[in-house]
Amino acid sequence: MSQLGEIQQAILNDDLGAVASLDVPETYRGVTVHKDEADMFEGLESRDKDPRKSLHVDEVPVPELGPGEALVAVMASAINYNTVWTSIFEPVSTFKFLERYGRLSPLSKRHDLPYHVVGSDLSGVVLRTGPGVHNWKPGDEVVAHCLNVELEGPDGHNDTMLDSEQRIWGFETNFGGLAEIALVKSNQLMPKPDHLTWEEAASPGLVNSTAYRQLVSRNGADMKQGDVVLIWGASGGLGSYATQYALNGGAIPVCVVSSPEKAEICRKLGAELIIDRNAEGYKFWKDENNQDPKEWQRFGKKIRELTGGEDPDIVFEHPGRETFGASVYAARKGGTIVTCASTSGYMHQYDNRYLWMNLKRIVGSHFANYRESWEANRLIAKGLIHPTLSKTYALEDTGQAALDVHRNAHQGKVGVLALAPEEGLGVRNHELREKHIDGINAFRNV
Ligand SMILES: C/C=C/C(=O)SCCNC(=O)CCNC(=O)[C@H](O)C(C)(C)COP(=O)(O)OP(=O)(O)OC[C@H]1O[C@@H](n2cnc3c(N)ncnc32)[C@H](O)[C@@H]1OP(=O)(O)O
Ligand SMILES: NC(=O)C1=CN([C@@H]2O[C@H](COP(=O)(O)OP(=O)(O)OC[C@H]3O[C@@H](n4cnc5c(N)ncnc54)[C@H](OP(=O)(O)O)[C@@H]3O)[C@@H](O)[C@H]2O)C=CC1
Repeated sequence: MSQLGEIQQAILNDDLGAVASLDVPETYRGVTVHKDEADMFEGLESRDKDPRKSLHVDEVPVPELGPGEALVAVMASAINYNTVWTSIFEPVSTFKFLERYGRLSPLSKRHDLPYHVVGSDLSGVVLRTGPGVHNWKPGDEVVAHCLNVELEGPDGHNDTMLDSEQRIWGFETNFGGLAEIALVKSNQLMPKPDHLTWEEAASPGLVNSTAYRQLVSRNGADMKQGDVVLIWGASGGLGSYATQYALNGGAIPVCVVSSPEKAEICRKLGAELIIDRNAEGYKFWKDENNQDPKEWQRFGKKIRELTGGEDPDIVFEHPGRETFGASVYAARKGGTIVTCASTSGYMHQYDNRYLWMNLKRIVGSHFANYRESWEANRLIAKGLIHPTLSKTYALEDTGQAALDVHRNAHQGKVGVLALAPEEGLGVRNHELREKHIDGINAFRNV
């Protein structure tokens, strides 16, 4: 049996104590993009760039373990939109990030390679820890959040997201989670929620932490009971957690989706106010350069119809160019538009009169610090927020999984199995699972 096979068997046999004494292999399989293919889609429209062509599964060397780091045997991972961006080499090739990181220190130089192992989520088992790691040991069952910081300067010491060397693991660093082995900083590790399978546990991480900071944290919109929260893409990756946070926190979500099936998912989560943007046929842009304020108003009227005349205290933004003008218009006087992305285009246009005259605020939010990620993971572990996994692919089919997300053909989160040979493994706390089984399965088979 191969060395990785022995590690896999020990984990599957619950013989976690053996992991420390098993040899770490010299190579592993990881999902990569190749530097010499960064121009492969030149001239194509974004929608025609196919991740199945750019994402490969390669046998690559296990990186050397540095101080404060851990090697993790990855049981499962998940697709995030940042892997879609990497796979279509937009808005910039991620090799630029690896080159820049590589210039920082001899240790970071390891990341600057002609291939990029991608992926920003994992569940798995710690294989080895580097010097200076005391909180984690081989055999620990973990998930990893994706904040990679150096913290050598002062900027990040109030909020680690503000570190001058802040990066997203598996996007701006190498050795990501869509692989059999991953390299993380040990301060990315968190306990695996014990009532979840490997693939369920791997799926919330990035989007759950992001939605938590963006909506709940004082660093984001600081949502409170009774707030009306307009959530774009309410059944998607970020939105499926934002909807849960709004409901959990006593707020009133207004969920925007694009199909009756997605509307049904939001209803299942407990949301009552739902807008099907497709059925309503909103056209916020008249042409390439001009928006249509009448359409913003028609959208705002629909929100008022649903809420009994109230405008959103918070708009949870990420579609970007296509929706941002409408989001700024629809927010209530004094309201907050909190944005973490620009999926449909990053050059936004909005009517600033509605912002300043109505004292609204635009807040930028990006991932989450360790504390926020830990709090978001704790809510998962307690069964207060549930994973939103809809479908799982094998590592070899990651390209197809990323294509599903690129085409918006998915629901909630799409999982990827790494060393877990099948779905359904890794549950420790069956009692807690049974209690929440409907919530855990809410996105399955829809
Ligand atoms: C958790 C999951 C998250 C997501 O999914 S997010 C979605 C995916 N992510 C993205 O799409 C973002 C991808 N990233 C980018 O597109 C780029 O990453 C940025 C546009 C964010 C940054 O661009 P760049 O060129 O990498 O860096 P610069 O900070 O603009 O620095 C370039 C040069 O410009 C100088 N500079 C920066 N700010 C100023 C300023 N205010 N005044 C003067 N100069 C400035 C710098 O120092 C540097 O200079 P020097 O090249 O010499 O080092
Ligand atoms: N800065 C950060 O820390 C993070 C940023 N991101 C970014 O956020 C974005 C969304 O990520 P994620 O939620 O995981 O992606 P998903 O694709 O899972 O979900 C996004 C949802 O947005 C909706 N949507 C897509 N395009 C439009 C549009 N043009 N107008 C209105 N709604 C639209 C869709 O829902 P429907 O069709 O039902 O309306 C879709 O389900 C990505 O760009 C990603 O890179 C993600 C995580 C962290």
